[in-house]
Amino acid sequence: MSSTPHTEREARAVRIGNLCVGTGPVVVIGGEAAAGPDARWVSLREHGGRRRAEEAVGEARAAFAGPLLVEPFSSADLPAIQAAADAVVIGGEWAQDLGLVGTAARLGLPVVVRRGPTATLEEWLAVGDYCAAEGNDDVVLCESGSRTHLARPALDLALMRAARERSGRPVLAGLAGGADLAAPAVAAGADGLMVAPEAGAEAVARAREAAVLIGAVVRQEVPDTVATARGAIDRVDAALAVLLERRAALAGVVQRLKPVGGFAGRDMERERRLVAAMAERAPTLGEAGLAPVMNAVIEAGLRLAERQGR
Ligand SMILES: C=C(O[C@@H]1C=C(C(=O)O)C=C[C@H]1O)C(=O)O
Repeated sequence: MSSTPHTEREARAVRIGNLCVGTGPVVVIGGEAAAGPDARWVSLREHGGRRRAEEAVGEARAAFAGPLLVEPFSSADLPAIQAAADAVVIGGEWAQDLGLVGTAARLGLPVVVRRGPTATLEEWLAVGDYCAAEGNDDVVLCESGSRTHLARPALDLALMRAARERSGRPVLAGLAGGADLAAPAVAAGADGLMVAPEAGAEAVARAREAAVLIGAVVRQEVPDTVATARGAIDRVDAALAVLLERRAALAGVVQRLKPVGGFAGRDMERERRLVAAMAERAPTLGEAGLAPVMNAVIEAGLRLAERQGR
């Protein structure tokens, strides 16, 4: 089965509980151990079928009120998932068995299709298309890495990006080894980060930081409510804060290196030129809009340098 090529860049959004995946901010999905994710996921494959699904899913449900995603160990787990979860996660191993995929797709829950470690783009997209053919188009694709010489599956960000382009479906990056690849994954267009279920709060926090900071730079959000617009502004401000702190440190370096530093060595021509260069990237604000902003930024840096120089 082949996937219909999509021409538009924007992925269709898929709702998982109250979470929107595909448009809006990059979502962070964490394991049971971690506080602070937008959604939690539980893999019953971890239990190897030794734990009753009702019990495991019920426990996860009781512990977390937000969106809950569950990966079954076998088809016997599907009724428990249908009863208490907000999405079903299909592991790469399942892709071999389209009967199981069909049963999962018919639960009426959104489906997260993980790529198996040797599956090609075509094979991976075909699983999503199979869900759609079963009447369930709420499909999210999760790149979970390829088998290589590395100890852990190696995340294939080119494949993840191609999957999003080709299918028009939202894509997640499965971060098996903590959050090291969170920032590159967001830069490559991930709509969400799925942190390994056993990873703790630190990995989730690092994934969140990448989602916020890199997302602010690379993601074009078109919010349509006050709350979502404020959320988008908060993410841009977070990125601005990181850059302002870095800029202040660099400006401080220049003050120490110049023959005359601080306010006494102020170079208005250099300031005009940097504002003009910035205006090329901020044409709507333009030089007139940027000049007072940059004046405040530069003066804050000079004050800081003088304070620290004392
Ligand atoms: C950093 C410098 O010193 C001052 C501060 C500037 C800034 O923060 O960008 C620019 C020009 C100077 O007024 C510099 O000379 O480059």
